[in-house]
Amino acid sequence: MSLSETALPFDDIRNLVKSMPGPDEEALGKVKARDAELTKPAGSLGRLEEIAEWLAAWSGKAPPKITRPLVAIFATAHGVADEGVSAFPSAVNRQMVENFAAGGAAINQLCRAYDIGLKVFDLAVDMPTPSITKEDAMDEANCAATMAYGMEALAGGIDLICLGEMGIGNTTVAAAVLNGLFGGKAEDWIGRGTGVDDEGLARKRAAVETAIARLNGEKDPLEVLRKIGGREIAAMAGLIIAARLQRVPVIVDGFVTTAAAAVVYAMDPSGLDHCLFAHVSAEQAHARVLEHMGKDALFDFGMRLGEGSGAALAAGIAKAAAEMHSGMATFADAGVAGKS
Ligand SMILES: Cc1cc2ncn([C@H]3O[C@H](COP(=O)(O)O)[C@@H](O)[C@H]3O)c2cc1C
Ligand SMILES: O=C(O)c1cccnc1
Repeated sequence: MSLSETALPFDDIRNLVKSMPGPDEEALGKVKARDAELTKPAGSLGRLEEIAEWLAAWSGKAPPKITRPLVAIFATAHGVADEGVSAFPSAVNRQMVENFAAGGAAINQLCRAYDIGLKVFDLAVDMPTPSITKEDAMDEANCAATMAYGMEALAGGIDLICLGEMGIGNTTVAAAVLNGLFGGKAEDWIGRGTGVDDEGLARKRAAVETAIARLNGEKDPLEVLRKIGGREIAAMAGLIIAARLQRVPVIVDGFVTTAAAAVVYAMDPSGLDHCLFAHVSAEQAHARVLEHMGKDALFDFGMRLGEGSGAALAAGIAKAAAEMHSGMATFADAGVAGKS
């Protein structure tokens, strides 16, 4: 059977989005109640306490527990990369997949530092999608099949999923998707990516403008995704939806992964409530899209790598939040005097 024969049509994906559950109020209530008893002044662990609550609300587990965290990297290739929009050639995609396998990439070290699993999903990394300036990146069957493939990253009892990607040219594709979803001008959404010069930036602007013209006013988020998106963005959007349905909290990385999240947001603005935004990428439009969606990232380290690097750091913080909440003694247990 070919991928397209097994694919969900877009209507099935729309129905999945409509069936996404809300927070587990009971687990959330339990964490709030226990937090109030822990040996610390109320609120003194700030955002760490919010993360413990978020984990409980979206995993249904109180106390929250993270035993199988995973960074999923979706690797693919983009036709538009041949139009001078990246500082690097598409050959890097395959080479980086090999580097991930050999343990030599930045993400390997971060995953090791925090004891997080790493899996790389090869989305036809040697077969670029057509350039979004000329043709639709995917047909509906292919786009839906790729979204379904992204859902596979949860297999095997994963209980925290971090989004990562590898695809030379994908800051241009992400900019096009965001421009298609949220409007504005191409220059609002482009940035220097891997480090293009001013001419490269001008080519990115032109590519996004051409892609948007080709889109011809189409506003449906899944149509925007398939026409001017890419496979890694589709797979991550599918994964975000599946994680909500399977009660697995999601950590979004930087600019490119946020473009995938934005597709889900455009379908349902509450559809990202189970997602934590790790960091503000140095890619200039990232702050804009976070603000547009009302999301407050955990930190700003001036990072602009992708491949799940910021998400892995945030997963380390999430693990710490879970340990803090579940391991701390209560005032009663420890015989510590409460607030007088
Ligand atoms: C060696 C290397 C490792 C990377 N890891 C992530 N990216 C990041 O850079 C690419 C996007 O930037 P642009 O749109 O400018 O091509 C993506 O592959 C992204 O994951 C990398 C890029 C390079 C060169
Ligand atoms: O923030 C990102 O996701 C990013 C930035 C630059 C290059 N690749 C990815």
